[in-house]
Amino acid sequence: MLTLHDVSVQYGDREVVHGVDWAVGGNALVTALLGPSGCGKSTLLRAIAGLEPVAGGIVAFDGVDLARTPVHRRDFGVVFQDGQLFPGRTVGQNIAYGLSRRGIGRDEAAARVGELLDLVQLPGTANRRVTELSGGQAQRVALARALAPRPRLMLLDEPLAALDRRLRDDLAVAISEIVKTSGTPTVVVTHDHGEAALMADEVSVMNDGVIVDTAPPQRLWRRPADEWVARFLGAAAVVDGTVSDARLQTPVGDVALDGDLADLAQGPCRVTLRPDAVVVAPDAVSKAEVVRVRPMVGSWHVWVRLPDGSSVEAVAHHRVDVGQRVAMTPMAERIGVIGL
Ligand SMILES: Nc1ncnc2c1ncn2[C@@H]1O[C@H](COP(=O)(O)OP(=O)(O)OP(=O)(O)O)[C@@H](O)[C@H]1O
Repeated sequence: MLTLHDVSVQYGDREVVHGVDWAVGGNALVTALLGPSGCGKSTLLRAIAGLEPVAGGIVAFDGVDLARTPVHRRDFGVVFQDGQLFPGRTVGQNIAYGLSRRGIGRDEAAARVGELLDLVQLPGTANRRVTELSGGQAQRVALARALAPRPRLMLLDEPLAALDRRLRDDLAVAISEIVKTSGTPTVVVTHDHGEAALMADEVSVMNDGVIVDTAPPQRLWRRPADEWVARFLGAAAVVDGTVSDARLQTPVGDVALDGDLADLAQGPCRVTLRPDAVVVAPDAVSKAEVVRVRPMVGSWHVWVRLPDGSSVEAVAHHRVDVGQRVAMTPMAERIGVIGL
């Protein structure tokens, strides 16, 4: 297990990672490090890999401080955004690279290359030139190369960032399954919360050099630590609510408490609403009014002014117009709560 204690990283005089405490590889096999651009995710990952010196604190693996362990002795597999394959070598030579450096013989290396090409679903491609691969195939080969020496930890830095959207979702799931099949604890850095939810068993959210929340994806969305986390994860509105008698009362309606909200204590709280957590339909006697509409594919994204003057975003499954009165139905499983 990887543990960080009070880790800080500086560039010159500027500290960009501030005293991070973190544990990876305990309950979860795949952990996402999620945060906005520039918050320090890559810097922290590079410090874990040994590519960046720590200014303070301890990075340890299975209780052993890695301060004196150079990059190549850490036994960590690293994959970057653009894979960084060796262009003059074949797929097989790229994957075998770390094996010959560890003194593994030709036959054993060839067998391991074959195993890994099966794992990343590129069987029979060992003799292809890496320059002939698509972006998605190249990232699978980079993953295979990093996994080949059986690292004790995988560090993936935005491995999908250079790929187009549809390929990203497919490969996100594939990468997560590949590292799980290999049984290797993995940290994946991403700024995309959808990608984090697709890939990870546990998500740590980073903001401004600090880890501010850690939870399994479903719980993270439903019980964010604070309003910043909620908004970063897609909440369009954060409104006042009250828990009483196993129900949550909100300005957009009441819901029964279940799943990750089942253990909420009674009392006032803040309720986080993603646009898809509220569905609206025309209702002439309602006091909520549509103030803006944007068409989506098969639905409408709607901004609604509530009687108290505040506004929420919602989804309409049938066309509504600006000025129309609408009734709101909260989708219980998409609502989050801060506090309590
Ligand atoms: N080599 C460097 N020298 C000086 N400053 C750096 C260096 N690398 C990163 N920084 C700065 O450190 C901060 C954190 O950068 P980092 O790349 O770790 O963030 P990030 O969360 O991974 O963002 P992104 O997703 O955009 O890569 C940023 O302000 C960045 O400009």
